[in-house]
Amino acid sequence: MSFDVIPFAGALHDTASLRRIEAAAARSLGDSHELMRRAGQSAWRELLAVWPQAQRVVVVCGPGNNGGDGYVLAQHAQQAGRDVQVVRLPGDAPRGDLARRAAEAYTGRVVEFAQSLPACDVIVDALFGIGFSRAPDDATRALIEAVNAHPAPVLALDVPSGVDADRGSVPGAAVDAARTVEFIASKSGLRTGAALDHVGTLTLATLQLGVDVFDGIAPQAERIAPVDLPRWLAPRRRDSHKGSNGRVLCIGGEHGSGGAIMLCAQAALRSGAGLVEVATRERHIAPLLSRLPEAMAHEVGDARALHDALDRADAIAVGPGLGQQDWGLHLYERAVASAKPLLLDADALNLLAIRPFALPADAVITPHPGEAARLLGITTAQVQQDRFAAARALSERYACVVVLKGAGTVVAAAHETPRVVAAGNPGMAVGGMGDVLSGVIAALRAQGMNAFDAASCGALLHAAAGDAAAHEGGERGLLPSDLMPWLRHFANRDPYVPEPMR
Ligand SMILES: NC(=O)C1=CN([C@@H]2O[C@H](COP(=O)(O)OP(=O)(O)OC[C@H]3O[C@@H](n4cnc5c(N)ncnc54)[C@H](O)[C@@H]3O)[C@@H](O)[C@H]2O)[C@@H](O)CC1
Ligand SMILES: Nc1ncnc2c1ncn2[C@@H]1O[C@H](COP(=O)(O)OP(=O)(O)O)[C@@H](O)[C@H]1O
Ligand SMILES: [K+]
Repeated sequence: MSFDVIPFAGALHDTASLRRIEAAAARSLGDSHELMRRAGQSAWRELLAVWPQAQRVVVVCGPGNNGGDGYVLAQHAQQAGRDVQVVRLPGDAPRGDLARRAAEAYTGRVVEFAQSLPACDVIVDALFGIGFSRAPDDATRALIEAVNAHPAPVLALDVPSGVDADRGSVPGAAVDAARTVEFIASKSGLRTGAALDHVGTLTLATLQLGVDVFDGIAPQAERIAPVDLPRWLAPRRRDSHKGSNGRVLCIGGEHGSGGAIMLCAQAALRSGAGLVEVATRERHIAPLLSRLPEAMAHEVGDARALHDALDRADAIAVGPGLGQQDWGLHLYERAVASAKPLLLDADALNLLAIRPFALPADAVITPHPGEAARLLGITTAQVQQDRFAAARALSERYACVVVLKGAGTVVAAAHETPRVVAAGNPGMAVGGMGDVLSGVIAALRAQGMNAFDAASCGALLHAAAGDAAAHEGGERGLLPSDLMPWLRHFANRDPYVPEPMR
């Protein structure tokens, strides 16, 4: 690996910030072309390190500066004796001075795209970077589809073309990269949502810039990964007792959904809660206790028992399997009125959408994109078009901490830099997985973590456990119960495991 290509570190930026960083970098170097030269050279080094045998290289160049980086790379490949072809759309000759200069320095073949791409060993995607806007037209779409249909692996420069680097969405077609080498700084949109199916392995080329180019520019988001877990999960105090490790009350499990609240309770215990109580339907108590004798279960019809359980709780998780009938509504209202550290999920969120209640300021909500859409009165597709914006809007509308679930879970709260979880896998897309997350976050709240940290650490712990369980037996057929031993593992041990970089 070249010396200036380093694994990604936590700060994530949007394109507006990146433009400011680039301008500062160009000022400090005294020349914008030097940045492009470094970008193209770094990408070439990355290509050489990953595919040293590649002899035939096709570089797909767009009209902007991303294309300019491609021409610089093509020039390096040519100088290194590779068989290089630049492919571009008719009319996509470089438009700006920088890219034109790079294109003029490259003296190899340039061909116009017509239906298919030449045979090659690697394709370099230099069509669009952070300047991508609007859905690609038909000709551009055909080129992107030809790149994706080609058997050669793709190295994307800065951004896989067609991915919105701020929002993580793909408004039309986008390149499927095997690797993406980002320039200067990491982009928030490449860590969540649809982007995750296009970026491949991400690396960062810092272009040997000093940290001063970031002066006064705060990151838009923070990437958190399993290596960050020790930030929140210090070893327990030797003289701790079950009371000091927190008492969680899990509320839910309407007829037909008893498993949901059982998974929530089990996850809370496996994440270190000192005591876990469950308020549920009477008929679920015996099966729950036979599976989880450590829990204390209450029949909710007993008003005194519910009152006392609410009173004793250090944190409450309400919603898994709750239903939206009178039984669920009554429990939802009791939980919200308790003013205890609160986590709302599943049907509690559906009830919140139709019967908005002022939530305690430090409440956590854990919507999946469908629930987020109902809470915001928009479509699921609109949520997914900009997951950061949707999470922020929820945190503002409901004045609480938001965990927007799904690929690249986003955790947002007022006055906090949002966090995005770089772990988790599609094996987790199975019923009951969210119930486990509710138990994890409630357990961390009960152990004394503030709402934003409990939400972040909980989402990370859950995703890390999901990855470990998937690693063991594969993604398809993964069950929420499979996470339980791994929750315990990651809640305690040095969590570093080699992980794919995202
Ligand atoms: N500005 C700088 O100082 C540097 C920029 N660099 C590169 O430059 C890139 C940004 O360059 P630009 O701002 O020129 O933008 P891009 O090259 O990413 O794309 C902009 C060009 O693509 C066209 N375009 C955008 N969306 C389109 C669509 N959907 N269909 C058809 N055409 C579309 C625009 O009209 C414009 O001509 C970065 O991602 C990075 O790769 C690097 O060379 C490092 C230095
Ligand atoms: N493709 C994916 N990548 C990463 N995590 C995922 C993916 N799909 C689902 N998950 C995670 O699995 C959990 C699913 O929760 P949810 O949809 O509420 O399930 P349920 O309501 O059935 O319990 C969430 O934590 C979510 O982030
Ligand atoms: K690109």
